[in-house]
Amino acid sequence: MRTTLSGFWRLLAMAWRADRRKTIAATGLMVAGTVSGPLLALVLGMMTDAVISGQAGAAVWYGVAVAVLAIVSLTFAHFSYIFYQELAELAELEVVRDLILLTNGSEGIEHQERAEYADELTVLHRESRGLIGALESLFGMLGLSLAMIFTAILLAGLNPILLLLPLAAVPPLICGRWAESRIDRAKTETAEPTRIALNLFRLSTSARFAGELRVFRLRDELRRRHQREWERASRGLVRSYGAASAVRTLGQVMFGLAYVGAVLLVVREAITGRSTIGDVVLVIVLATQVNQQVTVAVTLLANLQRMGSMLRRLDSVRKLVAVDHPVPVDQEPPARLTTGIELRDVDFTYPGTSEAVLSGVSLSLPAGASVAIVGENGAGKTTLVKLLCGLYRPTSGQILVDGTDLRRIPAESWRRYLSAAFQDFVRFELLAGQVVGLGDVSRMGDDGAVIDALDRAQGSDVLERLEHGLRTQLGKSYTEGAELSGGQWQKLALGRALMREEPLLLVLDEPTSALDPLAEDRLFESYARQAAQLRASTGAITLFVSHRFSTVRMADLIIVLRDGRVVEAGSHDELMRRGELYADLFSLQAQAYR
Ligand SMILES: Nc1ncnc2c1ncn2[C@@H]1O[C@H](COP(=O)(O)OP(=O)(O)OP(=O)(O)O)[C@@H](O)[C@H]1O
Repeated sequence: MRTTLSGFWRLLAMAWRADRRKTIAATGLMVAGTVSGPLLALVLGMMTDAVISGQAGAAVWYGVAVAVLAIVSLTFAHFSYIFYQELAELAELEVVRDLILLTNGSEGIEHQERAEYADELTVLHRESRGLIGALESLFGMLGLSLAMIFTAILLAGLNPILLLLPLAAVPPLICGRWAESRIDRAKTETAEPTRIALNLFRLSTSARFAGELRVFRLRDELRRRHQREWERASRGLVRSYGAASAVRTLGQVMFGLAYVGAVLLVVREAITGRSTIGDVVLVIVLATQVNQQVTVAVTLLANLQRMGSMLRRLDSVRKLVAVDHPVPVDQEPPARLTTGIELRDVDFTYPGTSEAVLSGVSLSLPAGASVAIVGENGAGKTTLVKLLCGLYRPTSGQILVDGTDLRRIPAESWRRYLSAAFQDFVRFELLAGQVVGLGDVSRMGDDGAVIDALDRAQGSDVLERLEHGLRTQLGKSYTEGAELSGGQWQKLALGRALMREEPLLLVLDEPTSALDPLAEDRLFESYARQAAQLRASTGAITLFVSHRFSTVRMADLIIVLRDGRVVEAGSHDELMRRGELYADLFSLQAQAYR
């Protein structure tokens, strides 16, 4: 009941926040529409008595009133729809906005690693589509409550025993609530197969994966897996729907028995002369309405309960996203780096896993240095980068920025001083200029800044091939959208990373994986120039992850990771002199190019 009540109030508050006037109008129309029902029964009874006693004039007026009330009862609820439909759109926007803010506005991205978070989001997204039904239930419930009170008064006036009739509504209500809880539980239990099935569907229908799927002839395999997951989800849901229907029917049968009893009672009173024929008509119509009211109330309450659960899920997502702060967050990043960034005995384990990905990492990244991280696949390079960007926090140990613990710097502030191009960069389907300009939203419309960043990323040639230059729409979602090659998308992503002119940390995680060797060569010359400029202006550190040793050798400091540990660190010459892992890997790659 608490969930339903809190859902009721929170929905009302949402509607009120969205538009007060429309909330009042929707409530007024709905109340008038529903209360006209029992009023109609009353007037119908009076009309019957007037007809029987031969009062023709009064009977006509009652007849007119019956007609008006019938119209009000049939139409006002529909007029109300016009208002709450718009309110529902606004309320859904609020929920989706909350979800986007919660997911992307959080400090780290740990929560996005958790299956329970993904499950909650799957259900939430699906349920938020039901807001229109929920608002209908909200206003319907307001009207229905008044109608029920009015009906109860009329019944009590006829015979107090008839007050038991609304009481007979209790079993269907309890059964309805139980049924809804059962369905809600099944939705949570089947969220994982539903999510997997949806992912498989996206995978099977996305143009991006079409080539690989055909080459490996995966259509049937994916279809089978999709079917298996879908059936797993459906089985759970169908079982719950079956149980829910059986219990709801039981509740309705109990009410049906009470209804028959009530009608028999008044008919007997009419036979003994204690009631009029009008009273019998009144009870028959009212009892039918009580039955309807109860059925509708069960559905409306179920909707409200479902929305209450949805809003509660939103709260639990909020809790999953919340990060506790073991130290006060009270420092701002320096405007320029003087000593640099230091990692002290950093360990890291991904949420939901038990094996440490980084262990005892201690490093000093001097201000102004260009730093390369190398290591085999899975050595922990990207993880280290993510820690430095504040996307995750070390499980233990510290990251110090000019001596200040990174945990004491608000994530938002730190990110203002970062720039990055990631291995799995995003292909934003926007205008080409915006795809680059997003790197510094405040200068997104500044064509000069965008062209300059792209130029420094050695990506000007991408623009030359686009029909409308910076104004070309990219992406297959648009009919006229231009599609780019992997390397061209990557050049735009690199341009985006270079939009910020004075970052303290510029991260390039395999920035050239999709580029041809010539483009890569030119790019690194350009980086060397920029790193020198940044060194002079902000003492910024340029950090790049690469598997190409011809590029790596240019760095001031090379860090070699193996199984999450730093095994070597130094300049190219130093590491070559040591003749250990770096020297071996370098020689191996150099031989391959000979
Ligand atoms: N989100 C994640 N959740 C759990 N484990 C992860 C996650 N991301 C990476 N890992 C694990 O952490 C280890 C290090 O991954 P990481 O991506 O840091 O390696 P890498 O050195 O960048 O590899 P590559 O050269 O292949 O890009 C891997 O064993 C990987 O399985």
